[in-house]
Amino acid sequence: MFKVSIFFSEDIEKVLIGNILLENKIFFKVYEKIKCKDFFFKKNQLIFEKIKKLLFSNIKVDPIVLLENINNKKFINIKYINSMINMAYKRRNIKFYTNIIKQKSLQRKFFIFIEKIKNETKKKPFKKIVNIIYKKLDNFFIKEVKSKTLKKKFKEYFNKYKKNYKNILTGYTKLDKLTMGLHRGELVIVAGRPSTGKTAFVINICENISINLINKKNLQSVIFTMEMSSEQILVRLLSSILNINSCKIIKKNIKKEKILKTKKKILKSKIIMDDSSNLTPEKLKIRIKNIINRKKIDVVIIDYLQLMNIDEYKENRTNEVSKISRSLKNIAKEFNISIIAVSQLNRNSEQRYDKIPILSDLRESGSIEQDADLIILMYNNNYNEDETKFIVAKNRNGPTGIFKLKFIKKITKFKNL
Ligand SMILES: Nc1ncnc2c1ncn2[C@@H]1O[C@H](COP(=O)(O)OP(=O)(O)OP(=O)(O)O)[C@@H](O)[C@H]1O
Repeated sequence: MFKVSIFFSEDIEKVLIGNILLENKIFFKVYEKIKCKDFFFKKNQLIFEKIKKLLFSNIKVDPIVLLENINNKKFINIKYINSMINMAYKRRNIKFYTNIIKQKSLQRKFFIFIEKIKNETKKKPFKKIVNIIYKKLDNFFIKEVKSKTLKKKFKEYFNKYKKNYKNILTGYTKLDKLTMGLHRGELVIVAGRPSTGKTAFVINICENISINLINKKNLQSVIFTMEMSSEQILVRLLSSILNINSCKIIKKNIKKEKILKTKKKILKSKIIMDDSSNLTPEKLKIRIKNIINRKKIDVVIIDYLQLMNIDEYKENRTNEVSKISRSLKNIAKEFNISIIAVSQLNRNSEQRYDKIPILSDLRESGSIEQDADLIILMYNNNYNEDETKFIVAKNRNGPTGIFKLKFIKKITKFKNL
């Protein structure tokens, strides 16, 4: 049996390298997953690195070729190399060995990381400690980028088809027709001037996908609401479900039996609300990760982007917003979720004769235009107060266009026309 300690296993490192020496093509299978620094023992790190250099120069590696290319033969001698071959003989559980080496490497890194944090935060106030941990944890979890062969990507794509893996319908038919629904891995921006109903629109989408079974089953959504409290969001949802003016609910002007009518729907709903302020991309990522550890997330809503910030950011606000929108896109890709972020527009559209918003009106926009996959600009129709126009101004994977929805203000609900 192999000897395995918490932080390393000399036997498993040796048996893996031994296998590579017996059959060079194993190296290319494991190289995607482990690098020379993942080995604990210096000798094994040096040997793995040497094998890599030789194989990348198209030189077949066996024990003799390896030894020839080792500079310090006192440190690594033929006896050591042969011991690897002897251990490897007839053992082929490569995936298992690779996983163990990677796991041990991550555990070592994590303990070093904890030690560093202990030293760095000794004399810092608690708030600073929390910020340092958020930042460092984010760096720690950065995934190694893996390149994929077309063959592998095709298999993944085909599996999605088999599982009937669908895009997420919002319930707004004209929008769904233009965009084919929300897509996982994508960032959607919903922008408009104040009080155009941006919050209402994203909450309505959330209600459709997580309460109203628009996609035949309720999908999981998470609302990060920095502008309104969770209670205010709940009131809007109740008002929409019951078709009762939200003011009446706030004033407690309706019978409690009416509220109880929503109980069944609410119990079956799949919405998580988070109304903490001072959200940074790092905090957002950790919060999403915490939820993903428990359940699959389909859509994340952020209300609104300009209320997010980056800790201790001293540069100008445009660069800060750019960094935030870039992070949101990365988070959507990394967790394979759809992110809808509400955004404010600057006053420019109001100075124009027709008041119709355009992409450059995105306030402090920075790189929002580049980072977003879909940008929806909202504005109120001056001639008909009950109608709101939506301009799909950017659609990375489909056509742009305009559609209208009916806005029933007292219940803050948009309806298909
Ligand atoms: N109970 C109600 N009766 C009538 N109108 C209402 C009621 N509740 C909200 N509204 C109106 O609905 C509109 C939509 O508000 P919402 O908060 O969704 O817009 P917003 O674009 O997100 O605003 P902001 O830019 O302030 O975040 C506002 O004009 C508001 O006055």
